[in-house]
Amino acid sequence: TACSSKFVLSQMHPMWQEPLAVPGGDRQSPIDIAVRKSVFDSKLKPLITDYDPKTCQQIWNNGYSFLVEYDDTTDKSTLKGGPLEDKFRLCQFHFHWGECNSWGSEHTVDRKLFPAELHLVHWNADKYSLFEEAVVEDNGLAVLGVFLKIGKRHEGLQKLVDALPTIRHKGSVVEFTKFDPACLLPPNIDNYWTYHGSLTTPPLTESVTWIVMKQHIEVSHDQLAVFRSLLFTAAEEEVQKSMVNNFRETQPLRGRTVRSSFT
Ligand SMILES: COc1ccc(C[C@H]2SC(=S)NC2=O)c(OC)c1
Ligand SMILES: [Zn+2]
Repeated sequence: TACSSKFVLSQMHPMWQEPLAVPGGDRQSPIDIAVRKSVFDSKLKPLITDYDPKTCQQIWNNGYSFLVEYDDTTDKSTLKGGPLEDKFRLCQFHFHWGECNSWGSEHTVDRKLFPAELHLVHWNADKYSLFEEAVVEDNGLAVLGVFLKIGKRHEGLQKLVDALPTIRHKGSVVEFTKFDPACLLPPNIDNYWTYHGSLTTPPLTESVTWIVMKQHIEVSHDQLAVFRSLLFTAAEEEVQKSMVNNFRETQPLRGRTVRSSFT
């Protein structure tokens, strides 16, 4: 099948028709992280995550991915440090994945594709009072990216995997509580790359400080297969379409520098 050979990228069919150019789009995401061109910055601090599982509220299928949403009306689940000057509140996390294990991530590392990528989305609560306000500002969002590889079963992920069959169709929502997103982070979160970019789906707003982990996490083949059992389509639609390949292609760097927190 197309999945057997790693180089059949021409078979890929991105999930939505790309706008040819984004107005003034010179900091679009995702990008390829060329490791040897990244610049070590000794002023980058350790990342500080402080997540409260009690703020976990629901899991739902929005027709692009599935999102786990958190109560971001208080400072209970926050991210600070690293390249960030302010305190950011966790609002949701979601994933991007392929139709097979040969591709699926949004960012690439020296052109290496991973089977999936986790995005933990935070907004700048020191400067703005709502996500909707922050999403249009240069320093409004901070997204933690974590690559997934196929390997041993991820015990913490299983609670989420077990909920997916209940949100198969676009628009379905179920209650989802007491999930600690910290369990999805790799052991060492102090090794990361960071750069200024954008949302990776429309409206593609250039408001994201990206923090991409060097260390990946492992999930089992069967766990990722359940992601692919989700559908892009709503229950009432005639033709059901599998939710796969929900990633954007890498975008031009346009002179940006990717900094690394490690040598
Ligand atoms: C209007 O606000 C939006 C729109 C879309 C997304 C999801 C995109 S952006 C990303 S990172 N990965 C994705 O799939 C948002 O996420 C913060 C926020
Ligand atoms: Zn994303």
